[in-house]
Amino acid sequence: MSVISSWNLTISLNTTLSLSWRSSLPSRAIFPRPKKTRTLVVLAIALGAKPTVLVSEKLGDAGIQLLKTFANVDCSYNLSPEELCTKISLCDALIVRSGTKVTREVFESAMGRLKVVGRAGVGIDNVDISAATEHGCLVVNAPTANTIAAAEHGIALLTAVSRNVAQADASVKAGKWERNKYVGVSLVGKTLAVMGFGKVGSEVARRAKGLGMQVIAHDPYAPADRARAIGVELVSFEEALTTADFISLHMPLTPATSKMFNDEAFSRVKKGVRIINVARGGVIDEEALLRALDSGIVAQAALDVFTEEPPPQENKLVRHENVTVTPHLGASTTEAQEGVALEIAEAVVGALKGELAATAVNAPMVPAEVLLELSPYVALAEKLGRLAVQLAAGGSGVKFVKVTYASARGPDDLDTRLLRAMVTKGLIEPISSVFVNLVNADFIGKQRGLRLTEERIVLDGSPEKPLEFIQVRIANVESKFASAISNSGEITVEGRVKDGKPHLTKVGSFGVDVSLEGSIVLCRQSDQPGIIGKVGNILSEENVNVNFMSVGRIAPGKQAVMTIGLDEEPSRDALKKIGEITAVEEFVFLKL
Ligand SMILES: NC(=O)C1=CN([C@@H]2O[C@H](COP(=O)(O)OP(=O)(O)OC[C@H]3O[C@@H](n4cnc5c(N)ncnc54)[C@H](O)[C@@H]3O)[C@@H](O)[C@H]2O)C=CC1
Ligand SMILES: O=C(O)C(=O)COP(=O)(O)O
Repeated sequence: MSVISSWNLTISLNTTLSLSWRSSLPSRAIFPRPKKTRTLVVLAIALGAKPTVLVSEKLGDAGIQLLKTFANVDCSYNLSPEELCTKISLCDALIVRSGTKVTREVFESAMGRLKVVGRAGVGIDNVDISAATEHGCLVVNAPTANTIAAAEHGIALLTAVSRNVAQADASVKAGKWERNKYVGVSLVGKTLAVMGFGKVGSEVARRAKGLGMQVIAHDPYAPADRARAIGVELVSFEEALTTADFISLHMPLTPATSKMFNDEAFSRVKKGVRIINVARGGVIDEEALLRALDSGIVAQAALDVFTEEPPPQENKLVRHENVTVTPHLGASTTEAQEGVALEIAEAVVGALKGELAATAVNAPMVPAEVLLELSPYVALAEKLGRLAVQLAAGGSGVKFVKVTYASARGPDDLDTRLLRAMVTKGLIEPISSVFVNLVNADFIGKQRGLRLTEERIVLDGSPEKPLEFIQVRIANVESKFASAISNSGEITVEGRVKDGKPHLTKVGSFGVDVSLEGSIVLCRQSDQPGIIGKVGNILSEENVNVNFMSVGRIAPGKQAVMTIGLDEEPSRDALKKIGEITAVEEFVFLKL
C-alpha cells in the first residue's frame, strides 16, 4: 500500500466544481432545495407535476416542442428586468439568448427554485456565472449548432466591407449611381487575421482560404497542429495587428478580451485595415474605433455586435459611413436556430431530469460511465461527511477535513471531484441552512472556511471496484463521542460500499459494520455480556426497528463500540435509558 499524495495537497476550494449527474443519484443530491421546500418539490415531481421552463427569447419550434414533452413552457419575451425577477421564483429553468441579462438579482429572486439556465447559443457573457454557481444553479449552453451560421455571417461581412456593399446599396436606393465612389478592394492574396481560433474562427479561416486569402490567427490557447491542418499560421497579437489587411474577431468576451481593440491596438494596425466583429461588442473600445475610423487608420468596419444592444439611436459608429452594421444576426439562420433550440432543450430537459449535462458551463464533466460506477460511493461520501460533522462537539468549528480514497486503481483512474463535493455537502448541510450541490460545493466550502484536503492510497490487488474505502477525518476538534477520535487525534469515520450500499466500517479506531440507512446510535461500553440485549429491549419497547447492529472491540473484555442502525428515530426517553445502562460509557445518536 502506498500513499501517493499527502495532506499538504490542499484542494483549491474555489476551482469550478465538477459536475454531471444521472437520475440514478438521489435527486436532492443533485438539486437540493432550501430545507423548507425541498420535500415539497421532490414530492411534486414524484406525483407527476411538471417543472416550469421560462423561455425569455424566441426559440426554434422544435426546441419548444421538446421542452413541452417534459415541462410547462412559459414563452414570455421582452420581459423587463423587474418582470423577469418576479417570474423567476416560479421557474425551474430559464432559457435565454443574448438579449436577456441573467444577473445576480435574477438568481437571488429565484429563491433557490431555479435549477438550470440554458443559453441557446455560445456566448455566456450575459449570464452571471459566479452568481449562478453560488446559488447552485447549473448553466448550460448550446455551443455547436450556430458555429457555421456565425462563420458565414463573418464571411458575408468580410465580402461586404471589401466591396462597400451596404453603402452602395443605400446609395442606389437613394436614387444615386456612384460607380467611382464605391470601388472596393480585392480579397485574394490579402492577409486576414482571425482573432480567436475556436469553432467559429477556424470555420471563417477555412472559408477565407477558399477565397484565396492568406490566413493568420491569434489565439493563445489554440493548438498549433489544428491551425496547421487548415493551413493557418498562429501568430502573436502584435504580428496579427501589424500584418493584417482584414481582422476578424472571434474570441469570447472575458475580462482579458474586454476592449482588446483599443487606441493602443489601433495605433499598431496597418493603415486602411478593415475590421469585422461577429464576436461581442465589448472586445472593441467603441470610442477608440470611432477615432481610428475618423482618422482613416481603419478604412471600414463591419459590426454585428455592440457593447450595448440595441445600440442607442445616436451611436456614432452605427451612423458612420464606413461602418456596416447588422443587429446581432450571426446565429440567425433558420438552420442554426432550429439546431440551437434542440441542443439547448435537450440539455435543459436532461439537466432537469438529473442527467449528465455535456455542455455545462459552471460544472466540468464527469463522464456518464464514471458517474454510474461512482454512484454508490457518492452516497457513501455524503453520509460519511454527515456522520463526521455530527460527531464534532458543539462549538468546535469544523475547518480542517481530510478525505482519503483507497483504491487498487491508478491515481489517474479516479475522478474525486464528485466525491469531494458530496463530502462537502454532508459536512455542511446538517449544520447550516444553506443547500449544497455539485455546482456550488467548492464555493460554499470556501465561503465557510472549510479546508478540505484529499489523499489517495493505492492498494495492492485487482482494481475491479473504483474504491475500497473512503475515510473522512476532521482535525483540531473535540468530539461529542470521544471514541470517534482515532489515534491520530482526529474524528475519523470510514466506509465501504457492500452489495451496492454504503456501510460504515470504522469509527475512531474501532472497526464497525453498519449499513448507512435511517439513523444510527453509537455506543461505547465495557465489553461484557448482555449489553446488546438491554439496548435491543429498550428500542423494541418503543417499536423502533433495528436494521443492523455490530460490535467492534479493542480486545476481548475491554472496550467495545456498538453501532446500531435504526429505521425510526427513538424518543429522547429511549436514548436516555440507553445512556443509563451501567456498562454504557458514552453514546451518540446520529441522523443520516
Ligand atoms: N454574433 C453572433 O451571433 C455570434 C457570436 N458568437 C461569439 O463568438 C465567440 C466565439 O464562438 P466559438 O468560436 O463558438 O467559441 P470557441 O470557444 O470555440 O472559440 C473561442 C476562441 O477564442 C479564444 N480566445 C480566448 N481568449 C482569447 C484571447 N485573449 N485572444 C485570442 N483568442 C482568445 C479561445 O482560445 C477559443 O479558441 C463566442 O464567444 C460568442 O461571443 C458566437 C456565435 C454567434
Ligand atoms: O451564440 C452566441 O454567442 C450569439 O451571439 C448568438 O446570439 P443570439 O442567440 O442570436 O442572441
